[in-house]
Amino acid sequence: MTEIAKALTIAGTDPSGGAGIHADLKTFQEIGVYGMSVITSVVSQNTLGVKSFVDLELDFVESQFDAVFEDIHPNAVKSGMLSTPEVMNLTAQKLKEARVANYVLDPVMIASSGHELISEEARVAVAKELLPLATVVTPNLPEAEMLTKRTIKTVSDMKEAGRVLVEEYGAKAALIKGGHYEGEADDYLYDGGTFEKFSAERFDTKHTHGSGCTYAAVITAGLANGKSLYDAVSDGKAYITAAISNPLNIGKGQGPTNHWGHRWSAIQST
Ligand SMILES: Nc1ncnc2c1ncn2[C@@H]1O[C@H](COP(=O)(O)OP(=O)(O)O)[C@@H](O)[C@H]1O
Ligand SMILES: Cc1ncc(COP(=O)(O)O)c(N)n1
Repeated sequence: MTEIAKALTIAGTDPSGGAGIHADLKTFQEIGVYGMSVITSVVSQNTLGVKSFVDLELDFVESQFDAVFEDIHPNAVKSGMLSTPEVMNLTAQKLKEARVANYVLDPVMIASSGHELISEEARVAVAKELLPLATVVTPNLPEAEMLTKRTIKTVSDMKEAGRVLVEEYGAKAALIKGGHYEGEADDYLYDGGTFEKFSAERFDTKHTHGSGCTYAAVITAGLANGKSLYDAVSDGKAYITAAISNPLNIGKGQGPTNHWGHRWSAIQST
């Protein structure tokens, strides 16, 4: 029998296939990790934005956790959209009970399109219940601002946000993403010791729907495969940069990430 690393994503859906659970499972599959999911919210959205969403009943979310954990132990877990404080508390409880070793917390609060996905009360629950469990937390700039209650205007503010998330909120590491910054698309990883910069050219494109989900999913898959956090983030940055630089012609708004971007040069005909 073949052994394979297993990764679980806890997130909301995207019927247009670019973000949330769909992005995560596509990424796990592309990397060769066995993907599983716990769905928290069913979201009506596409590349043009979020229309509405329905949070699944807590008991039903719990039942999904139990269905996974009583049967299969994931090597790494990622969470994305957890829209209620109750779901956050439940997630924290289940991660602790299952003794999950690698947990990537993507604190999804606002979609790239600017639509709010979670409430202020839920924000507090992320900080109290989930950050202390995180191997790495991966906020974009608006999320880092909301979580730390600080304004981020400079690289030094980005680094300070990373430091606060680790030293004051208890995450093991923080990756502050610079997609919403200016200039190069630079992200900063702080692990309590040093800052590492992951740099990429900024492409002039609107095709970034699901980029945060995909990036965190590559990191999760890397950790599931036993990579170091640094190597998993490096792989994630390479994957997402290639995905953004080779956009797919799909959708009328912010197009989805291109999961074949990283091997585009190998598969394109001429
Ligand atoms: N236009 C762009 N060109 C190159 N990289 C980008 C661009 N926009 C975002 N990125 C990168 O994509 C990743 C996701 O970043 P970000 O947009 O900040 O997160 P989110 O999707 O959660 O809002 C980061 O590595 C960021 O640097
Ligand atoms: C269910 C769900 N989860 C997350 C996002 C954020 O997507 P992005 O990666 O573009 O920030 C989204 N639009 N929908």
